Amino acid sequence: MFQRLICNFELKLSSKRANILFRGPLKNNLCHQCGFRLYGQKAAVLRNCYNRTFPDRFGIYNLRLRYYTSQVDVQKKNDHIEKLKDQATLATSKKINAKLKPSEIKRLFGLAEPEKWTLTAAIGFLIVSSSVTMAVPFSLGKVLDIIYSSTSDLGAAREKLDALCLMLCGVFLVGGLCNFGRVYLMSISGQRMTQALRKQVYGAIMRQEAAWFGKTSTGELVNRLSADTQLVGRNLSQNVSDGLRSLFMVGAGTGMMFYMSPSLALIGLCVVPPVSVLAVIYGRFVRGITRQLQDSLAETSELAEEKISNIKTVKAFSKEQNECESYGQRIENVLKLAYKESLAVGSFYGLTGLSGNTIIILVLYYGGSMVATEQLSVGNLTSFLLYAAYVGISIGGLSSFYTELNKGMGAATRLWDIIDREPQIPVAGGLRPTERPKGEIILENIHFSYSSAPLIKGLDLQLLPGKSVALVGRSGCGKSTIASLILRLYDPEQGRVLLDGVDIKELDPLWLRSHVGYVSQEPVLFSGSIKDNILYGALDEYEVDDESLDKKKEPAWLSAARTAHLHELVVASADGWDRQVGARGGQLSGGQKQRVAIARAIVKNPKILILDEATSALDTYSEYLVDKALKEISRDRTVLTIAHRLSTIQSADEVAVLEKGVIVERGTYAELIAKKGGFFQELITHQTFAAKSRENRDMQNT
Ligand SMILES: Nc1ncnc2c1ncn2[C@@H]1O[C@H](COP(=O)(O)OP(=O)(O)OP(=O)(O)O)[C@@H](O)[C@H]1O
Repeated sequence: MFQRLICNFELKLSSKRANILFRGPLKNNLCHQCGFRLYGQKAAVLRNCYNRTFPDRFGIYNLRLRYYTSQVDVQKKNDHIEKLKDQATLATSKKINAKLKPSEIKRLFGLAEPEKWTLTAAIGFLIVSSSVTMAVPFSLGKVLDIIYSSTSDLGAAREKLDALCLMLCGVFLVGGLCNFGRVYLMSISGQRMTQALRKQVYGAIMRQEAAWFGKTSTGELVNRLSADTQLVGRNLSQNVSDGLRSLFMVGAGTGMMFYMSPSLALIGLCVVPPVSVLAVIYGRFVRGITRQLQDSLAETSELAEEKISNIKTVKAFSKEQNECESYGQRIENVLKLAYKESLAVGSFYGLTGLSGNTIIILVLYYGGSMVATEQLSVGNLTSFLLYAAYVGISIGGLSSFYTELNKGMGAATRLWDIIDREPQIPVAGGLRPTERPKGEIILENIHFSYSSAPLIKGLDLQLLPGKSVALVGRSGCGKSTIASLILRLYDPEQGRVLLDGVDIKELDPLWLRSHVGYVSQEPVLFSGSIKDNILYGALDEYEVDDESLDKKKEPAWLSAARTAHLHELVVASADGWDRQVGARGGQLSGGQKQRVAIARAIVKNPKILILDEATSALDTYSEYLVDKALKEISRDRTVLTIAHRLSTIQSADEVAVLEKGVIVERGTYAELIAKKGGFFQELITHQTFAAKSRENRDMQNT
């Protein structure tokens, strides 16, 4: 069984064509993209380049090689790619496992800057509440000492006890209130930081150019937006609060231990250094595993999001069970990582708990001997024990703070990846001519590709103001891509797109797009009403138009809706223009969606109109009406119509045929149809043949 394999190589040329066979070895036979090394394929490579001409005698050329090979080779290549992926993951986790960088920590805490006053107040409350907690062991020791030392004078002891307990009640009440203040303030500032971060990340996502979305999964982005932001927000509030509390308690507890008995303190704290080392190792591990877990979760979310939003297709193919299984498999991966994390967390907490108890045992043992030799009072030993316990617990708290900090850093670096990314096509900025454009579009020697295979190869096309050009060609030849280039959703690799003689790269994309109306092949509506969806295409001033002071004047959105024949859609609905279209316009038919999309495109009165299969989902009558309307609104505009059904473009001023990345024919419909053996005629012949076969089939069926 042979399969086609594609690899990219560098060819080191030491002479022209004829000598390749002898003097032109591959510089290396590693594929640029996947790094797979091919053995014994030299002949295939050479055959592949034999008919190519190379501009230079000597040089290194990139060569894309397609050849048929055995299943084994394909499997080898796939295995190799998998291995590379694993290596990449390893490299990433290694990177993650590296030490926390001070600059990163600084940046993480910089996010808390807007909340500094709330956090300062919360820290104030924290100091008071923690001091109150730390007063407990001392007070308890005092109570015990009063009891033990005053056996002869019970009345005086009682008095002292009453006074002490009364004072403690007051202190604890203050402590409780401060604790409330600390938790409340930390919690609200955490929520606010999460929201601010979400806004920032969402803004950064929206800023990116269209090509980036092709490479990034939606599930991952949604995950970053929801889970990662929450993790970071919680880290900067709750975790910092708990960490500071632990730190305070460790500091104060240790101080009190030394105050009461320095020698006993040294014995008790000997477990601290090994626990700290363990905490650091554990923290790094957790940071890596958290990132892997989040990535894995993102993949799962991506799958679920895609399938749930296309549930009708899943059901139509009865794939519910398969989808459940494939989701189950992904979840299994998440579970495996979660097991690893749980094992690490369990071991760590077990060990820190054990070390806490070790402190207690050590203190009990040596402290007990000191009490026996009257070096320490019972009250002081009790206080000491409690301080030791507090310190033990707080060290656990500190390590958990460190763990959470690592998780937060993992999440934050994922967010910074997005926030710091500079889009290749800016959202705004550039020339904003004050005049409305005339609408002349020139595509000049355009080269473009989505992947390594070139799609547009030196295309030239001119669209004149007030004229309509119909772009036709085989499916997948790049017609919609031309529309995207005019809208500057992508930049050409070579060549220029000019609007009225100015390269659109110099124009403000906001200004450019405000003058281009676009109806895409698959119109996408957003949840909301019909009116909301039409107004989505309006410039701000048209929205104001809705509340027009001149009541006699029809708002722009309403006339756009009228032009797109949307009235019948609202007549039957009690909600009128406020009729909801559902998520992604799911409550409308394909044709209805298309008409809303047409209204949305024309509401801003654009100078250039791009209609990509704009009437493909309409029935013949609606198509007739909408076509008529489109013809009306096309007057005085530059129109680019992309159509499959060639009968629908007869009225275009000019037809351009796209084939293999260039315009191969241009002329009026009549001219091109008369051109014997031309590309357009071939397209027409194919379409007529297909239509006839359909007709015959229909007749046979009836
Ligand atoms: N975002 C993308 N990423 C990668 N490849 C893409 C992308 N969009 C389109 N392509 C590929 O580029 C080629 C041209 O696509 P395009 O949509 O421009 O063709 P088209 O001529 O409009 O096709 P059709 O007439 O079927 O709508 C196709 O092979 C398509 O698979």
